[in-house]
Amino acid sequence: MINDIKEIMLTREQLAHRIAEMGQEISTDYAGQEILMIGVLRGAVIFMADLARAIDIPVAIDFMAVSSYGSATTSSGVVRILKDLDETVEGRHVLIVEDIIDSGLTLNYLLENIRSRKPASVKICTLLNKPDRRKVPVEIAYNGFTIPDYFVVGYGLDFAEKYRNLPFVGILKPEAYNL
Ligand SMILES: O=P(O)(O)OC[C@H]1O[C@H](OP(=O)(O)OP(=O)(O)O)[C@H](O)[C@@H]1O
Ligand code: HPA
Ligand SMILES: [Mg+2]
Repeated sequence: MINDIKEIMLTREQLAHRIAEMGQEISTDYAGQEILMIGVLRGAVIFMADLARAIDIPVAIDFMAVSSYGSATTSSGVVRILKDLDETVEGRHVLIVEDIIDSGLTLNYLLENIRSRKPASVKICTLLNKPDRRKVPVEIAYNGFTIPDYFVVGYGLDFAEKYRNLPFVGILKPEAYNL
C-alpha cells in the first residue's frame, strides 16, 4: 500500500499538530455552547474522530452520506442524500466536517440543505482545501491545509476505496491508478 505513494504531503505529526490547533480554535470560538458536528461520509470519518477529541467543549456527532453527480457530464452540483441525519438541527450550532473541499459542489448543496433546517448557526470545517478546482464559492471557517491540485489519499481520503487508513496524506504514484 505504502509502495503506491509517490510523496508524503502531510505527515502524521503535521496532521496531529494542526488538528490540535483547530480543536483549540473551535473550543475558544464556541466557548459556553454546544456543537453538533456533522461529518460527511465516508472521507471525513478519520479527521472527525481526531478533531472531536481535540475539542474540549460538549459536542454531539452525526453523519450524512451524499452521492455527488458532479461528473464531467453534469457539473450541475446535483447531490442525492443517501443517509440523512438522526439529530435535529433546529436551534443548534452546526459544524459541518469534511476531509477535502474540491469543486465545492458537495458542500454547497449540504450547506443549503442544513440551512433550510434552521440551525442557530452553521460553519464549515475542512482538513484540506483545494481552491484550484473550485466551481462554486464556499466559505470555510476552519481550514486545516490549503493544498495544490494533486490527487491525494490517506487519512480518510481514498482512491477506489483504498488508502483511507494511511496515517498520513500522500500523493499517489501514477501507476497506482491503473489497477
Ligand atoms: O468539493 P467536491 O468536488 O464536492 O469534492 C469533495 C467531496 O468528494 C469526496 O467525497 P466522495 O464523494 O469521493 O465520497 P467519500 O467521502 O466516500 O470518499 C470528499 O470526501 C468530499 O466529500
Ligand atoms: O484529492 C482527492 N483525493 C481523494 N478524494 C478526493 N475527492 C476530491 N478530491 C480528492
Ligand atoms: Mg472519495
